[in-house]
Amino acid sequence: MKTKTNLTPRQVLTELDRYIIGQNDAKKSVAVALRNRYRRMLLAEDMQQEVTPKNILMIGPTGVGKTEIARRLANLVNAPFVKVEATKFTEVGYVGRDVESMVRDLVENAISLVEEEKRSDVYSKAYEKALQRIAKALKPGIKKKKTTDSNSFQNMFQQFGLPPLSDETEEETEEVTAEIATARTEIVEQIRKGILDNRDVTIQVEEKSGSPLGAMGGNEQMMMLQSALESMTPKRKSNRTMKVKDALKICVDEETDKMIDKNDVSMEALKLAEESGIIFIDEIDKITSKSDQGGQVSREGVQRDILPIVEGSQVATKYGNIKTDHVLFVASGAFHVSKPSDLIPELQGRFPIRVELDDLTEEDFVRILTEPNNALLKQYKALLETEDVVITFTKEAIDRIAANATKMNNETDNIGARRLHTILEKLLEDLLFESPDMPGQQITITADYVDEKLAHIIEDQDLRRYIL
Ligand SMILES: Nc1ncnc2c1ncn2[C@@H]1O[C@H](COP(=O)(O)OP(=O)(O)OP(=O)(O)O)[C@@H](O)[C@H]1O
Repeated sequence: MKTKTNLTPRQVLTELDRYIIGQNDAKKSVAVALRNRYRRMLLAEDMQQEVTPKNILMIGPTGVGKTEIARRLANLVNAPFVKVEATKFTEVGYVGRDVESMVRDLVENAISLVEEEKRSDVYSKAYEKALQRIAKALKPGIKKKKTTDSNSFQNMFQQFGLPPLSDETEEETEEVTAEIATARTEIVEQIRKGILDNRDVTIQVEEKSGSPLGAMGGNEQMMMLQSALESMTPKRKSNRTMKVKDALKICVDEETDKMIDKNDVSMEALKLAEESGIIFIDEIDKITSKSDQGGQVSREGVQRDILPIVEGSQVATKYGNIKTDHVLFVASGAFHVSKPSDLIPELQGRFPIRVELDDLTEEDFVRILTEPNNALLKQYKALLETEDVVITFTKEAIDRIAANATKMNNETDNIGARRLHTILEKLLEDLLFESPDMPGQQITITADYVDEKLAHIIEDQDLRRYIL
């Protein structure tokens, strides 16, 4: 897996600027933290132990970009990323070791990243094989049946009184004449061009089934056993008839699966999570003893459970063990009621980099609406263009949206940039509904349009609380 952990802080900052408006200190901190992890990994082993990881504590109100910064950082360097709410571990029913689930989730994310990359590496080969399979199904050779002995798995399952894995005990051989081979080559080209997309074809597909012992759940050892059994169990196959275009998708998936070694994926993913993983722990301020309301799992207890993971420990996952020594932790919270110093001292020590994020201003909202690569207005514009409706926003309209967002945040709850999402959804609600019936139209969203759609809601104290 190609990661880009060696990016310089300046390069990281430039990239983050493309998505996040303002919050320069926070962006700089994560850029430096990333570089520090890289630097630490280059040190001799004994020195590495001395240098503690420089994790970050982000302090700032909701919706100002804390998660977005960490998530974008992870994306930028192809790093596995998970976000957890610290308060989740205070819920009734949680026990200490459950905090390790954040590390297991990180590994799952790493598995997806590695699998995705490996899949795209073998895609064209798998596609060619899939084409051949379907061509073969559409133009079969001359079939000869030969009965084979049950394989050793069948015997083993029968011995344990388990149902057979497959009803098929017959194997087919086929003779392919030159004429059939030529016809298949032609069919392959027709499938490739999509000419046969809607033709029916019957193919043998693998049935999606779990472990033959069913879901066992439970601890890590059981999970490992279960996944080992799953990988050893031959897949059941059955004949299914479907459209060629659907069969192609299924065959490409199956052929890709065959070309990917699951053990390689696991090993690579564990390494990736260990060396590049980022865990974002939100609402850390809510697990200080100041915010303890009793009755639930002790908040300080949760901090003590999280501590060894942040300090560096070994966590068992179904893919194998992972060490958390180099995982980058970013904790975040509003700290309205409590202060970082209310966290247990050991945990405070593990988050030495403190950075405050600013409240977003009206000007920031204008920029968030228009500037980032995936800016909200660009998203809505693109969505409507799929219906052949083109919308443009005048500068005054954008200013009006930002002003309304600020007003709503000041007068009701301050939910930061999330307010822009609710306002835009309401503003464009009618257009999103009607656009399929108005292809070819060009619509300009003016300040008057914004007022017409929003003013009555904003003026109504009750209505605005629910709608915006
Ligand atoms: N400074 C910003 N620049 C661009 N977009 C932003 C900014 N701040 C917030 N957003 C957008 O607002 C939404 C919420 O932001 P984010 O998830 O980062 O909130 P947060 O600060 O982590 O809050 P919470 O602690 O409640 O999770 C996201 O869609 C994000 O893209």
